[in-house]
Amino acid sequence: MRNHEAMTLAWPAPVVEHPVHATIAVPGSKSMTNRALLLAALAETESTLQAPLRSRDTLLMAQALRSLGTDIQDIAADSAESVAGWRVRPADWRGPIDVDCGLAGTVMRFLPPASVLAEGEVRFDGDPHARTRPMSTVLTALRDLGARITGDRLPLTVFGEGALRGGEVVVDASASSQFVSGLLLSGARYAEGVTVRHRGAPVPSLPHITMTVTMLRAAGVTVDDTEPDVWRVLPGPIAGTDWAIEPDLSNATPFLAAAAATGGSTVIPGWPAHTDQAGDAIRDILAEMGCTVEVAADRLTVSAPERLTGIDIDLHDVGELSPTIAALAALANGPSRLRGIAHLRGHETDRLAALSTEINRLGGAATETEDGLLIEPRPLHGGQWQSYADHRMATAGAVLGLVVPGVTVEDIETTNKTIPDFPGMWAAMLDDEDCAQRPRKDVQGV
Ligand SMILES: O=C(O)C1=C[C@@H](OP(=O)(O)O)[C@@H](O)[C@H](O)C1
Ligand SMILES: C=C(OP(=O)(O)O)C(=O)O
Repeated sequence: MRNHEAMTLAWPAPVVEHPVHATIAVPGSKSMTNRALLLAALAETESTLQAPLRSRDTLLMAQALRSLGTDIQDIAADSAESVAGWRVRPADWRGPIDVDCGLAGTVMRFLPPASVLAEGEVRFDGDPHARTRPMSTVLTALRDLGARITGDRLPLTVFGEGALRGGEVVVDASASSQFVSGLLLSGARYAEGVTVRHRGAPVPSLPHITMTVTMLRAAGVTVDDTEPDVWRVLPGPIAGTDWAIEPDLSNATPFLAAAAATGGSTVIPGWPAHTDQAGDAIRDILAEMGCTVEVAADRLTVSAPERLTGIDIDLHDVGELSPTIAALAALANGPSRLRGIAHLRGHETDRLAALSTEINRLGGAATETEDGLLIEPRPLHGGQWQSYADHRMATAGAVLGLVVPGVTVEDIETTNKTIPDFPGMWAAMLDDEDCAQRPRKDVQGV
């Protein structure tokens, strides 16, 4: 009981009196790590992952693959040049096993299409909210491709037969790009490969499908994505690959927002020159909000403007950035409109409801629209920011808490979904000796 109480105590968000000036190394990309783990497990030969993310979502993926039979070992960093990571040796998969998906979309949408290749039952379940996240698109598609599955959401069971016919399938992936990515990642191992045709409102988060295609090609798989909304994966072997995992650019955004909100500057080392990560879009978004954004020699530097400007933006492709942008919008000097993100209602929580409720709890003026949020700046006050078990809600609360005294963030530990030690990183950011001692300009809107 005492442990539980300690775990759920609200975190007093640190307030700063001076601008944040810090250099932050962010851990590996969740999206790349979970794709690399799965492709490594489905490959013909051994793979390695350099600098993978080790957080709840990726440890759940690794645990599920190990339970199926995959051998995943730690590689220690043995010199200044060698980076710690994982060595993955593929093996035939056997059930029955139970897979805990936690609240990870990449586990619950990527593993059922792979587990049809196991011999035996693979039972999936997850956190209470995971049971409400949309799943039926990918499950119906798998049934159309020859799989036997019970359930339309978690909990569900895949009755693996060691192989799948595959072929062509029509899906409505307007609720999540992960339905498409999940089918493509395993498709090369189906007898006929897979062709996924999307019919419906536009697919969100397209950069994530591009990442899937890029990584499949890097593993020697032939993918045809020349026709819009159609992806064809030819059957064939997946090659063992040495994956270098990039820093998670979406997880860099709260640290960049810390600079933007306090009149400071943040440097992120290791910003890739070319990437499929959706988080790369933060450069243009912060520039549009008035920040100065520079990339030089793989270091991204974001410096704050005198006042942040509001923004009117379609985030359909990069929805996972919305909580960070909404937090900054609440501090800007004019109204903001975030559009194209109705699908956020199926994320870790209904993010449109959660963001509007929590911004308004602090005295803000956020309104939910059919496909996004309207945010008018208002002077904010302290209060308890609820996280809804959503890592990005928690980090958005931390951003606001930097400049709004008296904000506590409920369940800060939920950030562990994709960042191993967010409170520690946040404290280190504020202790960074680059932090100037001059008083912070008042950057709060209005
Ligand atoms: O494939 C992936 O790694 C992801 C795809 C996106 O999901 P949606 O398409 O459901 O938005 C993104 O929001 C999520 O954080 C990660
Ligand atoms: C939507 C997200 O996660 P998931 O991979 O669980 O869908 C996210 O990280 O913003």
